[in-house]
Amino acid sequence: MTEIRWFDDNTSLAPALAAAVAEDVRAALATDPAAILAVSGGRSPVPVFEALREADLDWARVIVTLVDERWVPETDPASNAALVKTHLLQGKAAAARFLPLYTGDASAAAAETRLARSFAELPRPFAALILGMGDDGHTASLFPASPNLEAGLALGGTVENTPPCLAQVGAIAPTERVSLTLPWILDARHIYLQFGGAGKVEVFNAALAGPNRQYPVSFVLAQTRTPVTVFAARS
Ligand SMILES: O=C(O)[C@H](O)[C@@H](O)[C@H](O)[C@H](O)COP(=O)(O)O
Repeated sequence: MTEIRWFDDNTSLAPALAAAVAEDVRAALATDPAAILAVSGGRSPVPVFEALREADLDWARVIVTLVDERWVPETDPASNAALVKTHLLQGKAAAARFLPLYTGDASAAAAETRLARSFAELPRPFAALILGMGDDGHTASLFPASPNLEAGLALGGTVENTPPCLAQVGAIAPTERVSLTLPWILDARHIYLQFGGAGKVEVFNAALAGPNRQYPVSFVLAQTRTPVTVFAARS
C-alpha cells in the first residue's frame, strides 16, 4: 500500500505533491459537500503549500486542519497555524475554512476534550493528509522520545475509541505539542509522506523495515488500511 516517488530535490517534488493532493481534494468535492485536508508543519511543506494554494478547487468547501501543533499562539514563529495561514491559506485557498489545533488553553492536555468535540463534528475521512518526517523518525508529533507515545500510536485503536488529539510532552523541549493520534491519521483516503535529504533517506529505509517504536513513522508505512504515497527528495 506504499508507493515511493523519488525526486532530485524539494523544488521538483513540491508541484508534483501539490497536484496529487489537489486531485484528492477535487475527487472528494465531487461526491461530498466538504473536503478535509490535514497538513503538517515544518520547513518541507512550504513550497508544497505555495503550489497547492493556486490549485483550481472550490476552496470554500475545503476545511484545512493540522496534523500537529506546537502549543504556542499564532504570534509565535514556531506556530504551524501561522505557517499554514502564511503559505497555504492565501490566494485562491484563502476561501478555505481553517481548524487550528491551538485553542488558547493553558496546555495541550487541557485542550484534548475541546479538540475531540471539534473533530467529532468534521465529516470523515480526511480527503488527504500530508505527513513529514524528522531525522529521528518522528511523524506528526509522535516522537520516539514522547513519554506517551503508546497513547499516541493507540495500536489497534479506532477513531471510535481513540481521542483525535493527544498532548505530546517531553518530546521537544521546551514546547509542548499536540498531535493527531495514529488511528485518526489513518482515517484518510490518502496519506502523503514528504521528506528530503540523505540523512532522512537513511531513516526512511530503516523505518520501511517494519513497525518500530524507534521510528514512529514506521507504523504509517507498515499499515495496509490507508494508501500511502511517499514523496522523497534525494537532496
Ligand atoms: O510540527 C512539525 O514540525 C511537523 O509536523 C513535524 O512532524 C515535521 O513534519 C517534521 O519535523 C519534519 O519537519 P521538516 O519538514 O522541517 O523537516
